[in-house]
Amino acid sequence: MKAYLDLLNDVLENGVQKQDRTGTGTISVFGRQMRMNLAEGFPLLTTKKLHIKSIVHELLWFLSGDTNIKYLRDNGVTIWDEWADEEGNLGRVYGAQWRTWPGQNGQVIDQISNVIHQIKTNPDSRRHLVNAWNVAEIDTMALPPCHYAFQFYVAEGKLSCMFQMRSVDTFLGLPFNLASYALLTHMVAQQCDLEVGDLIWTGGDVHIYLNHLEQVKLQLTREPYPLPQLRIKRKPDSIFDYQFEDFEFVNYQSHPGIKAPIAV
Ligand SMILES: Nc1nc(=O)c2c([nH]1)NC[C@@H]1CN(c3ccc(C(=O)N[C@@H](CCC(=O)O)C(=O)O)cc3)CN21
Ligand SMILES: O=c1ccn([C@H]2C[C@H](O)[C@@H](COP(=O)(O)O)O2)c(=O)[nH]1
Repeated sequence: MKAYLDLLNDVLENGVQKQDRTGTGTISVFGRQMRMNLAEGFPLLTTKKLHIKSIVHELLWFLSGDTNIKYLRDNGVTIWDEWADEEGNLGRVYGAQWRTWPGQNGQVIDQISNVIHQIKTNPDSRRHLVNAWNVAEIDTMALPPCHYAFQFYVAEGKLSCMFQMRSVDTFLGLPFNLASYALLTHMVAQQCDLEVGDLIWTGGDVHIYLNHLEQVKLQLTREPYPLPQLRIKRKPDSIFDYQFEDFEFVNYQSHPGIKAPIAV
């Protein structure tokens, strides 16, 4: 995860002060990319302890198409609480766009099933895309998608994934997002009988909130540990049949967690 620590340094060095929607204030750079080889280890941050449970349950929740936080709450995950209404609803956020994008004449498009079918039947396609930026539905969402699109690529029996973020909370959000897309890539690769290739992240407004600066500096004093490995204990029948218990993160050794306030 040297790339992530380099990115933190980049924002510290080159970031300009910028006000933001939440009123917190940030330092920010525009347009960055990172690349990691998933075969070399699972990109779970080691310079602070990450709450793996939140990451895994959030991804399973996206894949199920759910947009109510009840499932997360029932599993002890609170990361979406601040954005939900009294009934726990977030509007037509990620899960809804991934699984039930509204098409023509009442048609409903399941982008996840489609992309897996395409990877299996036409791996060389350059159209393995899933998009969450549904312009017509942005106003219904508690928060417009931050990771708004991802693309798969198959070559030499390996599956790579590139995901796009328009806005990046580099200290709190990004470590979750990297682990989440790495996990998704492993799952899709398993379903399609492929090995894992690269994970590529692209960021637009890449920022550090002003109330995360001390935490970032503390983190940069720490020496990373070797990356853990992901073990998936069985091959479920489909991408929608994975359970929390199917995943084991082997040898995750990390420095202690670092608390930071989330900008709402
Ligand atoms: N400002 C902001 N940053 C984000 O990263 C973010 C949002 N808003 N809104 C929507 C989701 C929610 N996400 C979140 C929300 C909270 C944490 C957080 O508090 N993380 C802590 C505790 C982890 C836990 O309880 O599982 C951490 O130390 O990582 C992380 C990502 C990612 N997204
Ligand atoms: O998965 C996520 C979701 C959200 N974020 C961050 C990026 C920004 O700091 C906020 C969203 O605020 P906007 O004003 O809508 O840009 O949440 C993230 O990093 N990862």
